Amino acid sequence: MSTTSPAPILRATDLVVGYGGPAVLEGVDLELVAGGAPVGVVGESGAGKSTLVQALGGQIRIREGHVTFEGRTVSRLSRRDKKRFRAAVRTVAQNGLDVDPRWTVERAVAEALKDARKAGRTSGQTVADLLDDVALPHGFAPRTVHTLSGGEKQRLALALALATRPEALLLDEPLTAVDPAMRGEVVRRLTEVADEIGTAVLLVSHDVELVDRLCPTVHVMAEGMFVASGALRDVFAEAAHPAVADLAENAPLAAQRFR
Ligand SMILES: Nc1ncnc2c1ncn2[C@@H]1O[C@H](COP(=O)(O)OP(=O)(O)OP(=O)(O)O)[C@@H](O)[C@H]1O
Repeated sequence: MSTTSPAPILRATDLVVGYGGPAVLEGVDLELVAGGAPVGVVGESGAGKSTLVQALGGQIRIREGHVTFEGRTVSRLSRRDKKRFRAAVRTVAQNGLDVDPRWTVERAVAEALKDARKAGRTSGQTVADLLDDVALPHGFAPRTVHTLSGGEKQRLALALALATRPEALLLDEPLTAVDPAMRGEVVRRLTEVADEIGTAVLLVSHDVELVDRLCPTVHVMAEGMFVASGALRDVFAEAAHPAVADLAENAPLAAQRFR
């Protein structure tokens, strides 16, 4: 009997992206599978990680190659399907909270749930459920958004992204302002939720420890390319590219574990 691996929900093929000048992504291939384990991307500043996230999320123009969602090319989706894509593939970036700062947390989450229902993605989730998903105590519900700390805002941004119960979650440094202990707790809950609803997760982070803990497969990016891919243990063991050596230097704990 043959076993077929599940079709990727989101796939980048030979992706080339530039901002007018030389390409900053040069032939990147990536697959995210619904219900699969989270995939990590690490690498030095300027390597092209955020550009990759934006390209996968359909937010920037692709020069060559393509991104497909459920097998269909994202740049060619009809306006209606693009709307469906936006509800199904959610991006959370470092400063990605996009709500009226005068709203309460409760209102922000309730509006996100309303938008999700409008997009035909009724999940039966309540405001309290979404706060639980990101380990935000219910006492935050009446707080005005502009009074939240940076880390609390980042957790709220994640909660809002989860309102549609997305097929894919693209996380670009989502918890930089959250302290390490709480970051672990948020990530634990988030992965439980992603697992439960079969959301494919891409995690871009400079926090190699976090990526290692969460992602069985990690891509190391340098100068717009994946220069090493696999379990972090194998990537560090081979250290075939100078970018991996730099990474090990900056994440000595993770690197030591695998020596
Ligand atoms: N809007 C833009 N216009 C022109 N160049 C850009 C733009 N955004 C990014 N770049 C350039 O593209 C390259 C890749 O940037 P990108 O933000 O994707 O890197 P990164 O790996 O996410 O970096 P960091 O870890 O610092 O966030 C960099 O050289 C950057 O200067």
